[in-house]
Amino acid sequence: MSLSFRVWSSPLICKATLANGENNRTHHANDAAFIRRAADLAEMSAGITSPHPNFGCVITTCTGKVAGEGYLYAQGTKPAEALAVEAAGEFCRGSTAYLNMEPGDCHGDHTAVSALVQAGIGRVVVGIRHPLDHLRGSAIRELRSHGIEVNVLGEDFQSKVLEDARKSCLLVNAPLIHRACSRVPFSVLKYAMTLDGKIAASSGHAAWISSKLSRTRVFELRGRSDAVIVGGNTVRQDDPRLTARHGQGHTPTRIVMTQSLDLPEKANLWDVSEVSTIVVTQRGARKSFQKFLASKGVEVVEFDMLNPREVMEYFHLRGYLSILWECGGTLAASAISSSVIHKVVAFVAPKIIGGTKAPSPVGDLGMVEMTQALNLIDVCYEQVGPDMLVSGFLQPVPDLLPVIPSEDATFEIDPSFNPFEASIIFFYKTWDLYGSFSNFSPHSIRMPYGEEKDDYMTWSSVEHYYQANKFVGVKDPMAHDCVEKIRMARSPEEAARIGRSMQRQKPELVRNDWEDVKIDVMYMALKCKFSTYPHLKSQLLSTAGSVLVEASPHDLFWGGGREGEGLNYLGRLLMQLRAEYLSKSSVSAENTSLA
Ligand SMILES: NC(=O)C1=CN([C@@H]2O[C@H](COP(=O)(O)OP(=O)(O)OC[C@H]3O[C@@H](n4cnc5c(N)ncnc54)[C@H](OP(=O)(O)O)[C@@H]3O)[C@@H](O)[C@H]2O)C=CC1
Ligand SMILES: Nc1c(N[C@@H]2O[C@H](COP(=O)(O)O)[C@@H](O)[C@H]2O)[nH]c(=O)[nH]c1=O
Repeated sequence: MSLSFRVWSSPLICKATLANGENNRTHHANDAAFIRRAADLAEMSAGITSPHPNFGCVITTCTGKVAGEGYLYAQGTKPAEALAVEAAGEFCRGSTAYLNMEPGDCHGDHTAVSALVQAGIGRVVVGIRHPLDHLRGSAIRELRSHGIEVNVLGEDFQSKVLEDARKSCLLVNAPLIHRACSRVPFSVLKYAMTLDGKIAASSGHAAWISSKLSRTRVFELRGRSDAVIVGGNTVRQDDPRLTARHGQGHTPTRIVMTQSLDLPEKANLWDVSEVSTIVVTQRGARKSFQKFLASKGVEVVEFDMLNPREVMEYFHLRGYLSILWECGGTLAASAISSSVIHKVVAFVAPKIIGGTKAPSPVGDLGMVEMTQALNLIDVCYEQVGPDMLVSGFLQPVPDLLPVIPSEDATFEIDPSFNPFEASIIFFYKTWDLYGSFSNFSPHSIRMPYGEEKDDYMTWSSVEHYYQANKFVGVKDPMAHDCVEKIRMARSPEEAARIGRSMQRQKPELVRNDWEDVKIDVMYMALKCKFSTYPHLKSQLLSTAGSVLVEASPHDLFWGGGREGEGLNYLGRLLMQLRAEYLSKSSVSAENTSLA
């Protein structure tokens, strides 16, 4: 068997090559500009739409003039697409609609797609596909089924200007994208500090560092968050209200994180007449105070391990998409160390307060050299009244493009699915849900020893067989010993250790053709394993339609790597095997029905 895989380089595939490069550039620049406009429109209702995503739509005529625009105001109101169609009226026919994101068509509601179809739109350009697996691709398929040309940025063509436009679409729905890709809500750490880096005076007094204009911006930030969180000490020092007092939009839930529960009986946060407060604390802390809070209508949630990650995973499960951290430096440091903070928003006021004991925005992170400092990405600077607003990301917004494997390569392996619409199943450790796909799973196989086709032997795992094959057929007694040692290894880990270290220490013992045959060796072993164990074969078949990725952060050949930079050959071989099983079962079904 020979498998030829195209080495993956970039998921972006240029299909739309216009004859004239200049035309191409203008075309892309227009698409990028209108997609950005759609993203700006979507942004207008940020916070109000939640938990619905933010949608914007721009309709342009064939001469490139804007004929109509719209954005989704709030969950349950008219979709952006329908509003833009209404505004564009008769100009819709044959025109182009720009959407920052593929519509979700929640619970069978096809209003957005129907509006575009019925209006006679000729082309739709989509910034990003819907981030949620079960919705991704369905609106695009539906539009195409009505003969509408649909282009998705980054899939059909590529350029820097389009990439930037796509990024603006990722940013506008960052909380939803995080929800789709991680187990914690999108978190923003916000603080106001003096020019000498203090968030309060040595006394703890902090009202106010930033200007009124800046604080109004904070109300907006709160208005687009599902919750605002502070630590116990901020409650004791500031007695905050944490409401969005700009008169419109929604007010986030207030969360207090306290280990001691040593909090005052009188506090603004215990007034839940306008908005609720949740106190998260260590299990068993001050039971009498818990009762007192409950009598005020404040919810108390106890944690066995009170730390930012556990708390964020809990709120993720409760459906919170975005959290604004307005705590002091102690809790901020703990949250950053737990990698739950994605973005930082800092208001820097042109004031100096001094004081060696005055608190700073981030407490101890355990770093000792400047080279360890966390560098923000996509940094923005804006003057707000007298203050400077600096913001940037500690972690990038996850990208939705499937990076493993590329569209071409996936299609070669299994033509039955579109990688842009498929979900990804990760496997790695044997105890994972799909851990039996790992080479290390404890499933022995009977395979020949080298070239001797009738010399079948039992190998304790695929890994044993694979590692031993590095040295098979080499005319050196040491190579033979090596094969035996690996075959007798007590665990797949041990087999891998022996195989890898011998390969490093004695490269002369490795067969000359190893790089050429290693994929075939692995494939034969996998085929044997999945044919031997029917329940494994059923599990493999149950993943039809999904991309399989070995989530090894270290092995960039067999695994997918930490950031999807790996070639994922193990995942590819499993998909290849799955496709073979699937095509065999459809042929036999056909034969049965003919018989
Ligand atoms: N300028 C600005 O933007 C802001 C200024 N401030 C100022 O900062 C000062 C307070 O700073 P700071 O003491 O750092 O306040 P924090 O808001 O960081 O509160 C710290 C408290 O958080 C609680 N906590 C619960 N779990 C954890 C955890 N895993 N790690 C760390 N803390 C945890 C503890 O409460 P407990 O002790 O109850 O167990 C801890 O004492 C005040 O003077 C306030 O005015 C505060 C916020 C913003
Ligand atoms: N001092 C300070 C901030 N402090 C933050 O605001 C909280 C008070 O919110 P509220 O009670 O709703 O007005 C306070 O507890 C702390 O989290 N914020 C700022 O934008 N600028 C400032 O100068």
